[in-house]
Amino acid sequence: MGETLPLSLSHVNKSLVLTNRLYMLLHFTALSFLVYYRLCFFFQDPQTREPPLFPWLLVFASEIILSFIWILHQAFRWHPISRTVFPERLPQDDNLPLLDVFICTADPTKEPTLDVMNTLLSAMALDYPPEKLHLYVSDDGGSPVTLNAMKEAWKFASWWLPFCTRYKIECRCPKAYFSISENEGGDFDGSFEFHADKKMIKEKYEDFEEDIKRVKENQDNSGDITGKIGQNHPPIIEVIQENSSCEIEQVKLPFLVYVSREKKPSHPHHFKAGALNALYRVSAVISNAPYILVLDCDMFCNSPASARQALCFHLNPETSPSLAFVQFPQKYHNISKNDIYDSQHRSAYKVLWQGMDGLMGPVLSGTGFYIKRESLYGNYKIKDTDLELQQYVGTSNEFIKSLNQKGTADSVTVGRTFPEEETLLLASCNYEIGTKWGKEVGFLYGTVCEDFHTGFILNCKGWNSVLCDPPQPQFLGNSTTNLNDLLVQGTRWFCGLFDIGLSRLCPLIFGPLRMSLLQSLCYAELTYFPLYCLPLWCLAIVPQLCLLNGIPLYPKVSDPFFFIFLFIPLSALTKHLVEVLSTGGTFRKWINEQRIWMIESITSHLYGCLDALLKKCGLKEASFLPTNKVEDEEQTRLYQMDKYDFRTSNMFLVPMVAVITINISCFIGGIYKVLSVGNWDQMFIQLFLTAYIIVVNYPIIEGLVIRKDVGRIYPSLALLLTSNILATTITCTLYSVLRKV
Ligand SMILES: O=c1ccn([C@@H]2O[C@H](COP(=O)(O)OP(=O)(O)O[C@H]3O[C@H](CO)[C@@H](O)[C@H](O)[C@H]3O)[C@@H](O)[C@H]2O)c(=O)[nH]1
Ligand SMILES: [Mn+2]
Repeated sequence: MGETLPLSLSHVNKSLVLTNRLYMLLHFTALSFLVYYRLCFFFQDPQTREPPLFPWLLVFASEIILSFIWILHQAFRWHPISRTVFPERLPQDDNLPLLDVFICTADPTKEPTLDVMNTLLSAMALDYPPEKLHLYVSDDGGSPVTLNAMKEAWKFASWWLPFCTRYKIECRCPKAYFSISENEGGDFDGSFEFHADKKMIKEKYEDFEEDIKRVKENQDNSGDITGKIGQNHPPIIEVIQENSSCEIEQVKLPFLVYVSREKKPSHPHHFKAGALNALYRVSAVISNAPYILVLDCDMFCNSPASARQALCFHLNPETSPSLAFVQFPQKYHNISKNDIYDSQHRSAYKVLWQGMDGLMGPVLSGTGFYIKRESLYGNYKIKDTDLELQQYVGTSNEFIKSLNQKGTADSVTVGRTFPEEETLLLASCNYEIGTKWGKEVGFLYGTVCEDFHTGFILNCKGWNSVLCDPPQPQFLGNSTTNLNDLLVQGTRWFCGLFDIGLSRLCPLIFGPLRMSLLQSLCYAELTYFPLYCLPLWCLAIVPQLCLLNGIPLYPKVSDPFFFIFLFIPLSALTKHLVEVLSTGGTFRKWINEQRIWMIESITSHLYGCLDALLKKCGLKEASFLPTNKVEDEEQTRLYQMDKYDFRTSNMFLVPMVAVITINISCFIGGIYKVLSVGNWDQMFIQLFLTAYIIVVNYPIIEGLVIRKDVGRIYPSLALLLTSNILATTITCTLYSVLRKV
């Protein structure tokens, strides 16, 4: 009977859909009035109309860009859905497909080896038949530390995995398990045996920690060369099969492979996409599982259930044929209550992806997704000749064979005869030359947002995706919780996204011909999001300088259009507030999101756009600096206390300080001017806007003049001088232009 019941269901929240659409209608009407009001200006007599043309054009252009992004954004709100899965209705274990797991790591100094191993162990302990599970670790750092640590992890796994299954442990990442409260024993809490076993396993884990430290020290003593060889070494592939199970009988462990693809300084390695493609090929000749789970090394499995949950979609005959991947939202274990940096990317994972799920499915988000191997084959056709195929996917006959051999348990090299030669070929630099890897096959190259790019093209080819967001977070990551990492990461993402927006793949042109219009609008919103830098820079300077100058840019309080200019920001802010509160946020979280949006727009959005433009002109090469995952106690303490850690480069601080200085000076000067002229009703909106920016960004002022701790904005001469020069230059240039034009 179970077979006739569906494996998954989707639900539409009708009241949410209704309120969203009502809001769209009202807000859109108000925007139309705004445009009408601004346009009327051009039909007035140039001699008598009051504000000069230039500042009027600037704010109008900003409003147009904001409205454009707002319109794109509404696609996410059109038809949000949620889903439920019923893993208990899946076929028996014997009939489950093979599953491969890919874990990427790149730099043993920035990505602590112990944490990478924890990710690995949590994935080895997935609730899935171990003989059907194959794990591949890609080490872009080419570090013996990672390889040796994996051998230690393998030994520890032979203790950890049986412990987890025997006591039905929920959290199978040992580090997280041993750091949570003592009483996690579920049904076995009162059992003496459980506590004795737990104590024993804890000791084993501590030994394991020590072993990893030792591995690292040995490497350091032998003269650390990882930094140098990381970018120049032959392919290294090793199957981890330590024979330690003599202590415990009959422990079935999943198959574990270490892969460090070949690196040559002269050869582009395409960052994470390149690493994933190497794993994709190597795994094809070993296990060739039809489904692949991809994990970043900073995101562990918080529950063993995700594999079966994902299969509820992949094995559902209704959704399966066109389903490319099941994406789990990125969630993080290190988020504070008010989350001052919006490190959890709340909007994306709690609102936007649900919205896309009701269309064609969420964006591929880099980690925590189960992808169908076949969806990455590109346009390969069974009837293609071998020669055609070689030009397409490269010369490996084994790989070509794998294309037609959908991995089944039998097709796996049961005796584990490991095709070493072939895998080394597949992980070599030259393998991809002259083929379609990264262009049509596998994860796509060309941007540092390989995830977004690959997911977008999959959607364009007619593949769907789904979002699986069960109440219990299935994956927990480590998010950036300091300003520097956030802005550096943001610059990378916004460069990658805007880069796609500028390319021939522009979702507004390339999308609608190949997928639904609404889905294209969602992708377009994400690629053009960095454009916020233009209106935000403009609205943080022009109305303020006009205030100082006595130039009104908005309707008087007594003008009926005043209501429109009041309604638009209020409606947008209220909608944002409601979304924050309904997704578990606080009022302070809402203000924090407003602030971080402003800070990012002034800095990382701008730099991201500039990087993308420079890349377009061939003046700059893309780079993917992995984020720092080493925990810094001081930094974590500041974040938990809701205090910004302003220890970042002047490149980010200067614009922030300059803009806030301009706002404060204009506010003081503006008040003085308004009091002397008495035109407060004409200047009300400008005064209000300036005050709003100052109030929301008070933490910057606090960091500059009040705070004395390490995280304050250190008032170095260079910072003060540069930000003052910047503020003065902007003021003087605009001040003279504003009056004249
Ligand atoms: O040359 C590289 C660079 C990075 N990585 C790995 O890629 C992953 C993501 O890197 P991370 O430094 O954690 O970047 P984030 O900004 O946190 O990553 C987000 O953004 C990336 C795209 O910019 C996506 O690939 C990620 O999945 C997504 O979590 C990590 O496991 C790295 O080890 C490589 O394997 N090779
Ligand atoms: Mn990361």
